[in-house]
Amino acid sequence: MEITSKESSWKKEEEEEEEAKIQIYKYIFGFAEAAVIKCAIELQIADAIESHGSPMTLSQLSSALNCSPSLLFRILRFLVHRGIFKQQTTTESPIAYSHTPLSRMLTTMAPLLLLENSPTMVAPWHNLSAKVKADAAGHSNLFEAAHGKDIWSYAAANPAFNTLFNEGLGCNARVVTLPAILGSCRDMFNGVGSLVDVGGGNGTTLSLLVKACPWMKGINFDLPNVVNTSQEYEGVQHVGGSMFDYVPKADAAFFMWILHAWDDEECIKILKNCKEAIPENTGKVIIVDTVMDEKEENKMLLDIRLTLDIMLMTRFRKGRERTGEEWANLLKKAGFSRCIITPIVGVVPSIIQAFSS
Ligand SMILES: C[S@@+](CC[C@H](N)C(=O)[O-])C[C@H]1O[C@@H](n2cnc3c(N)ncnc32)[C@H](O)[C@@H]1O
Ligand SMILES: COc1ccc(-c2cc(=O)c3c(O)c(O)c(O)cc3o2)cc1
Repeated sequence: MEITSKESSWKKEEEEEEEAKIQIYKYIFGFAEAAVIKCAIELQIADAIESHGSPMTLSQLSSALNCSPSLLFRILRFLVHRGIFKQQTTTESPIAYSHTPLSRMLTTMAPLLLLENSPTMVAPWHNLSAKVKADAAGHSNLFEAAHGKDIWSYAAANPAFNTLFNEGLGCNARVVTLPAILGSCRDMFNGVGSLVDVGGGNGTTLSLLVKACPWMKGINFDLPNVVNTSQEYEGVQHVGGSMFDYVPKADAAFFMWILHAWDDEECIKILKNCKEAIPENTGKVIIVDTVMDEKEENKMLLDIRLTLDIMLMTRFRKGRERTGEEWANLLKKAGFSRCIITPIVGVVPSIIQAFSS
């Protein structure tokens, strides 16, 4: 029997509807994946396998972690299905659990995962629609609506959150962003005798930069509550203050994950302070941030950039991810005469260098 093109398109629609009846549950239970991963971090499953040094049976794991074998089995079954741990057969047991590259990341990236999945950070996500509606009348701040203060004042008033935040961002810098920057763009630090990291958090980034580029002295500039609780690093001087008031003087200024949290007017104020801090002819500004490009071929990277853009909506009044053209316009308005945008292969941010001459 001949199938007409109309019949085949109905068949396709039917198949898509059947598929949608399954797919919808991915969204209904979307929170579950992060919750089970958080549970694995809190139980320290990955650390136990790491210190054991070889695959572990369920009974070894449940005694090491002091938890229920039957419940742990169900948690591990879920995580093995998602490819986070591996299940294999050993001479000792038909089932033993071992690491995958992702389960190793559970240990190194635990601080950021615990930060982003903390009740404090999750609460504003539940009010996104209110933000989208309210924005017609003016920019609301969902974090402030949930907690009574903007995120920086909240961190200043809550030392435990301040530590969680700075350790979360610090591990992201150490594990993912800094190795990528140093791997592909280390040359941009040649000839830079001093670098001010504006909004540098607890100084993790600068400590790694000055170690990799020992000719450079680092000034880690952040809010007083952040630098006052940060550890000391050789070659790094902590300075407390606000980038809206001034930026400490240096040969070059570095901004990582800062400007996307602010609107153009606020960025221009910060960048003008920065221009005053660096030498007129030789100074440069290095920005590590997202450049939004919907034509990005790596679907996972595009997915993270789009998610960060929504994250900014939940946390800041007018933060947003900018396209290359928007970055170039912003820098021009702030008085910079040229900029170079360099994508870094395989990671979320790009490097944007701005020059006055
Ligand atoms: C998203 S974190 C980025 C931290 C770091 N650059 C990194 O990438 O790991 C933003 C930082 O900006 C800092 N910050 C916020 N307002 C500031 C201000 N007015 N002056 C200086 N730093 C500020 C925060 O304390 C926080 O450490
Ligand atoms: C995959 O690479 C990345 C993951 C997360 C981030 C990131 C950027 C931020 O600016 C940011 C932030 O401002 C924030 O308040 C937060 O809690 C997390 C955060 O993560 C960048 C790249």
